[in-house]
Amino acid sequence: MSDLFRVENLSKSFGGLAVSRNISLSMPEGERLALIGPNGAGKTTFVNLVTGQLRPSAGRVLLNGGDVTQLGAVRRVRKGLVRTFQVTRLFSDLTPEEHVTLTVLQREGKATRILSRFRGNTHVADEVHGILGTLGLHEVARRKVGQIAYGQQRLLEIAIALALKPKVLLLDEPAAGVPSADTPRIEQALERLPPSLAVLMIEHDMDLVFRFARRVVVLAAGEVIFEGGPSEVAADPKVREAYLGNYAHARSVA
Ligand SMILES: Nc1ncnc2c1ncn2[C@@H]1O[C@H](COP(=O)(O)OP(=O)(O)OP(=O)(O)O)[C@@H](O)[C@H]1O
Repeated sequence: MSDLFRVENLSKSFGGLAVSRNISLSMPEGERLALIGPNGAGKTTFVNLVTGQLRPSAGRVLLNGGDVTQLGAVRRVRKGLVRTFQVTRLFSDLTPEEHVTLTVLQREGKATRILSRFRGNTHVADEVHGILGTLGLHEVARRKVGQIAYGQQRLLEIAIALALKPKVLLLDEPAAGVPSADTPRIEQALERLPPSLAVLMIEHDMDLVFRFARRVVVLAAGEVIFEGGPSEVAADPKVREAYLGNYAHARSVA
């Protein structure tokens, strides 16, 4: 059986600077993969290449065995390759319910009609409430985004991504900027993501990474330097040297 998602020898250079070097990885349905590495390792560039925000210098991106490397970002989303961003992109005057409803309507080609006309549409409303429930946003569904906690705004970004019906979801630092007291909420919401969804998460919070991921890929200077299970990665000397040294030390003295 072919992988749901596959990247083959992906490379990207900006002028003389090679930012992604020959990266290959694959994800089956239901994968929980974390992509980690030091600042500037090329993690966000990798997501940009995969989702079509950037064109690679070489290599291929395959979804369900089909080559999507030449497709733009919007067409990749329609095929099920969806991402969130490191920094939230929300409308502070709209509610979570309105954000997710608009996304569902846009996906169905109905976004040009007025939002309120669809409030009574049970099929849209059921889907919206199901998504908001998955992310633990039910209680704030009708509050303006500007008035909800930042952690909830980050979860709303994931809710919007889910409304696009992804097969592969790329999360760019879902816990970035979230107070540590609120990270358990992010973790619990990630645990409730649909089991068949393949999720690739970039994250610097190693506790979250090690609890979420079944597989970890480590990037350094644009290259994959290690791939394995969380405990193997944490024990690898190359990875400790390139990235995890401080984390491993902190854990051993804690
Ligand atoms: N458009 C661009 N033009 C030139 N260099 C770029 C461009 N985008 C990224 N880079 C460089 O590519 C390298 C990788 O950046 P990238 O943002 O992908 O790293 P990252 O691993 O996501 O870092 P962080 O963890 O800090 O978010 C950096 O050296 C960055 O300066």
